[in-house]
Amino acid sequence: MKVAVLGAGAWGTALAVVLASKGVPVGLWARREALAEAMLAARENRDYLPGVALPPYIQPTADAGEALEGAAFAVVAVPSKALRAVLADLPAAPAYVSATKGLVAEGGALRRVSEVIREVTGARRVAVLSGPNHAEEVARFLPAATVVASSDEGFAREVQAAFTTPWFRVYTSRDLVGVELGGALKNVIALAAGMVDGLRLGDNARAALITRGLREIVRFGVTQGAREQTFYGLSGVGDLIATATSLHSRNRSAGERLVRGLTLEALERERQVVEGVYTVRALYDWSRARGVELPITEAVYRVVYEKEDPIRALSALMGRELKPE
Ligand SMILES: NC(=O)c1ccc[n+]([C@@H]2O[C@H](COP(=O)([O-])OP(=O)(O)OC[C@H]3O[C@@H](n4cnc5c(N)ncnc54)[C@H](O)[C@@H]3O)[C@@H](O)[C@H]2O)c1
Ligand SMILES: O=P(O)(O)OC[C@H](O)CO
Repeated sequence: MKVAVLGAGAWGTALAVVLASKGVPVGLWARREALAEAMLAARENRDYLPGVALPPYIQPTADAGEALEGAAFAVVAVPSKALRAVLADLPAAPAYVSATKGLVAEGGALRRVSEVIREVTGARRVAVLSGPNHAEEVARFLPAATVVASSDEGFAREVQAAFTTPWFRVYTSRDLVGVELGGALKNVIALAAGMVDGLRLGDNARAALITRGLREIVRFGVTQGAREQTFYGLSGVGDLIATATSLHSRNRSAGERLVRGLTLEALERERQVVEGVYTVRALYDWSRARGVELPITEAVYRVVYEKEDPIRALSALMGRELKPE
């Protein structure tokens, strides 16, 4: 069995390493010819995952047709903002696994990544792979667990079997919506946790924020048809903990740097994608249009997009009306 990985950023490359480490041939598609050539020459993705050797079973290429030829399924690991345009340009695969964590805002509607994949490609077999998984650790064979969700149980099991290794434990789930939203929304809470870190507000504050953040994720997720229980698993609270506390997390560290003077414009110019800054805007617009309260999302939005003083935005969270937990 061969697999195509679309997107040669840190996560696409790490997932390719997982598959190739067990002898699965992988076509790793990079948008830029120069990156594909550099990976071929150095057997390393120095731009996005330096220090990790690419096993021989990985075939880097900028030719999507070559990457997809003969693949049983394609793993989508491109940033959510580029998703629609990238997919529209590529040949279709028999099935898709989304590894992208984000939301796509289109004309006032919020779309999940798997919905966009389904719509653009017409594929019927679509799964989401999501969990507490930093590329830097997964690619170095440190133990990790994840979830593959699909409404097609047979496909979820196929993907589970493809990715499972002694150090990468894969669970299945039928709650695709819950698994996908957990991965997207935790980035917003991680931005907020980074702001707490940047302001040196302490461990108590971070723990309170993560916990109330989980509540906010559940509140939104249930309106979208997710099962509440899913958010208490690996793809929910598991990923929230990993992202909101890890030194690897780009979202957490972006929050920290934003309150210390980094501008949004400078952040957006950086090579690595910080999905939370797009997710927070999409969620904020959605919640305002529907009158749904998402207080942490609102605070993060105001700091990132309206340059509100972060102390003021976080104080507003402390000063909300008192109520039972
Ligand atoms: N890095 C991780 O540990 C990790 C883990 C799980 C999920 N994810 C998710 O995977 C997705 C990809 O993240 P990453 O960490 O691999 O990214 P990255 O920041 O390491 O690399 C970004 C990738 O996107 C490509 N890219 C940027 N703009 C593009 C465009 N306009 N069109 C096509 N491609 C474009 C770049 O060439 C590069 O391959 C994100 O949704 C992220 O949330 C990342
Ligand atoms: O580095 P981040 O913040 O994009 O997080 C990476 C993964 O989503 C963690 O599971």
